[in-house]
Amino acid sequence: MKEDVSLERETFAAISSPVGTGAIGVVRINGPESHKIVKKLMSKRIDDIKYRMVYHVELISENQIIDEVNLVFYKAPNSFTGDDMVEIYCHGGVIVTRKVLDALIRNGARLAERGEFTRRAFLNGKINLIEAESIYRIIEAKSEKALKIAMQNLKGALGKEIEELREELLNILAEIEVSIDYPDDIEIDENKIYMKLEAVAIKVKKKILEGRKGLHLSTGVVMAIVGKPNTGKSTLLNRLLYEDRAIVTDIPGTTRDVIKGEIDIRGVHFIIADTAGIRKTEDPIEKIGIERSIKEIQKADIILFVLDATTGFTNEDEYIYERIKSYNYLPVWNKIDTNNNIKELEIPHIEISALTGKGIRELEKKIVERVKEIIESGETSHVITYRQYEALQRAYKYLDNALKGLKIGLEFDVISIDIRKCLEEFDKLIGRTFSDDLLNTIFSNFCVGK
Ligand SMILES: Nc1nc2c(c(=O)[nH]1)N(C=O)[C@@H](CNc1ccc(C(=O)N[C@@H](CCC(=O)O)C(=O)O)cc1)CN2
Ligand SMILES: Nc1nc2c(ncn2[C@@H]2O[C@H](COP(=O)(O)OP(=O)(O)OP(=O)(O)O)[C@@H](O)[C@H]2O)c(=O)[nH]1
Ligand SMILES: [K+]
Ligand SMILES: [Mg+2]
Repeated sequence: MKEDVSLERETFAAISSPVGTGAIGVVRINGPESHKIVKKLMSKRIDDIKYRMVYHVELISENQIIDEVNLVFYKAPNSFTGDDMVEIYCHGGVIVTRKVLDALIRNGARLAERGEFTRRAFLNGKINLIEAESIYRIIEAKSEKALKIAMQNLKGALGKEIEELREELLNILAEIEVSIDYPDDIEIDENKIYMKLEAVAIKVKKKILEGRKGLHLSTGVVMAIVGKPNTGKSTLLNRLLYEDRAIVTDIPGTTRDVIKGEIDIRGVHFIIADTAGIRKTEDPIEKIGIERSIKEIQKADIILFVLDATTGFTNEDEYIYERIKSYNYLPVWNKIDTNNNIKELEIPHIEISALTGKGIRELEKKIVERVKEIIESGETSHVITYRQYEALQRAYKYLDNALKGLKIGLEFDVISIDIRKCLEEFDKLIGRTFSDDLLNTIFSNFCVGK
């Protein structure tokens, strides 16, 4: 008998269909023992299994029929994961799928980790890291556009572009190194090197600029609701979400933490953050809340600057205005049902009553117009995760360093250090090099069974 230590088991299984009742459920088992385990449970004995063929059988465990199923055997390396694998299509439903999974576990499999099937596909070289991330984005896609970008990445769009840039850099590096190794024989044209390097830098910069848009499309547009206490920010959040999400009271300083909600407005997906009213305060909790509000301002793609028509534009508003005016903000005068103490700012404002709903449709229209300027301008990027975005930013920083170094006449061996660092970022981006930590972070977002 093999010892029953789950962690040592290489073969893992999971329910791959959503939890809940459904017409058909999918249970997958992956690894060296997967075929043996499933064969043990099959009502028919089939000696020479044909791979990727559908078998219709009953699964039997401890003399009990678990379910009537279809199943498919995959032989390594010809499977999604690249390992031996079996897919079982059983009846949908919480109990049936769990019983099938139970039978697999009792016969030698262990439970899969989150994203472990996709992780195996990556480790077996079936897909690169960008493709793995795109699978997650495909499942999570909240709009047709987001789906389209993720799908292009699954087909290798960003990965190919990065591979090309990598080749260009390797060529430049090779030229430089020959001149370092044979300084007397090789005459190097510094100008030419500069131009080639600059061409790569320009392409990376372009990817970064387009990348923000890709992120908007795939994760949503971040909108922060900001203002002094009691202007009606939380009332507005609840109104925009059609939901009683945040606590509303007439006490200034009610909202302490950032409260988030997601909703589609006219086809654009928004992540809306209601924040603590900003003012000078001695209350330590409120202080932390206000620090968080200021962080949200920096992260936001658009800021709703909520002003109170009953108080007019006060010193407290001026204080906030100074902090947000360099960002993409929209002045929103609230409480116009009671008063009309309104001041014009540099940017046209909008007038609403979060309480009665007056002006909300116009506000939504304005918000979407404003963000469409961002998300519909220029090319669509293939950057779909912050990890990718940040790797590109670091890569650019090294290229920029190298270019600056060339300009001031630094030695080539110094320049080549930056170029190598940039190459490392490219390698990490596509997963040519990776750490367990990185894989854990990426795949922990996945669901079990993916
Ligand atoms: N039933 C089922 N449907 C699914 C998946 C799956 O794993 N199982 N997928 C999971 O994400 C997606 C499709 N992706 C897949 C990717 C590769 C292979 C596969 O078997 N690849 C083999 C054979 C390739 C071929 O002959 O074309 C291979 O790469 O060797 C299957 C599905 C969506 N639909
Ligand atoms: N008349 C009127 N009252 C409003 C309107 N919007 C909000 N209020 C009232 O203003 C008070 C404060 O509303 P909140 O939504 O809690 O304001 P807030 O900006 O989130 O406040 P803090 O979280 O404390 O900063 C509550 O009594 C609301 O009912 C409005 O459009 N008209
Ligand atoms: K309040
Ligand atoms: Mg509030």
